[in-house]
Amino acid sequence: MTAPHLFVDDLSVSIGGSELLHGLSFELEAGARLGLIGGSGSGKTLTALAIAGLLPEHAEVTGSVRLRFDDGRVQELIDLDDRGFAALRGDVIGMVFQEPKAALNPLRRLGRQMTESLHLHYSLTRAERHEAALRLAARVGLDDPARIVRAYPHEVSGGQRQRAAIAAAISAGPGLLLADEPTTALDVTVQQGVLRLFREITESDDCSLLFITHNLAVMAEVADRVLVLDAGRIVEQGAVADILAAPTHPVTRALIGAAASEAAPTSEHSSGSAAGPAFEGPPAAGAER
Ligand SMILES: Nc1ncnc2c1ncn2[C@@H]1O[C@H](COP(=O)(O)OP(=O)(O)OP(=O)(O)O)[C@@H](O)[C@H]1O
Repeated sequence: MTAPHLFVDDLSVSIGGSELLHGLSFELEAGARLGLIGGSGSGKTLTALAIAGLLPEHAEVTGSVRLRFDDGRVQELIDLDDRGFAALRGDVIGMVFQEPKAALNPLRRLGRQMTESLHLHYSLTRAERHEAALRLAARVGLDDPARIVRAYPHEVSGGQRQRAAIAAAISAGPGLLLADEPTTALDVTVQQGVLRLFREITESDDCSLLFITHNLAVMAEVADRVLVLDAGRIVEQGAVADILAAPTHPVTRALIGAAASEAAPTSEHSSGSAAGPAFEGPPAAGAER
């Protein structure tokens, strides 16, 4: 699958009678990396869930979410039913969440889980599936693929679990990857490696990325463009470098101010932000367990 162009037009979502997303419009060009940033409760996750067709059943959605493929075909996602979305998930849209433990089944070996959607779409033999699991494990930078594919989630580290979850998301070669705070639960050195992996995947696999984070330093490393959300509205959008250099909206300024003060420890004993210095470029990569 090559990367589709995503168009979101006037997307609104209401749950239980309250409108939570208010007419969002934005585009994610084929192969681009868009960061979605905002404070807690600003609507980041709901936006991704709306695109992936994973909102609660009683949610009311209006507006349009379209994918345009490189052959010119356009698919509207808002009218799709569960079966329609199931067909898209895996080979068109892949998803990675904050907590790999929640995404992975504790009772299944990682190799099997990494190849689930590949198998669903291409019906592999047992041997093909094993080969694919080894290839995917190596692809996402997991050392000792032969051990990892046989391991259960609790037998590997948090960073390895997230890499396995990423392998599962990309196994069938989706053109659009949605990642919701995928590094938030990881410690800082592991976080760097996983962010690098996201960049590599989008560069080498012809894949667009929508990356949700509340952390500006993380966003600056992974995204080219950014949308700033506040209370279910887009308050600012543009190239990451421009927004960081000259934020125009008070919410963006507040996010930047908060990141800067988190990144500046007030005493030598302060541990500082989990993300490291906010805008001083990628911190040095550390060894990952
Ligand atoms: N299933 C739901 N039912 C009712 N309200 C919901 C539901 N899911 C989310 N909300 C509300 O919608 C708003 C946006 O939530 P969302 O999870 O998208 O925020 P977020 O920006 O991802 O926040 P966080 O960074 O804390 O994860 C919040 O006010 C939240 O309480």
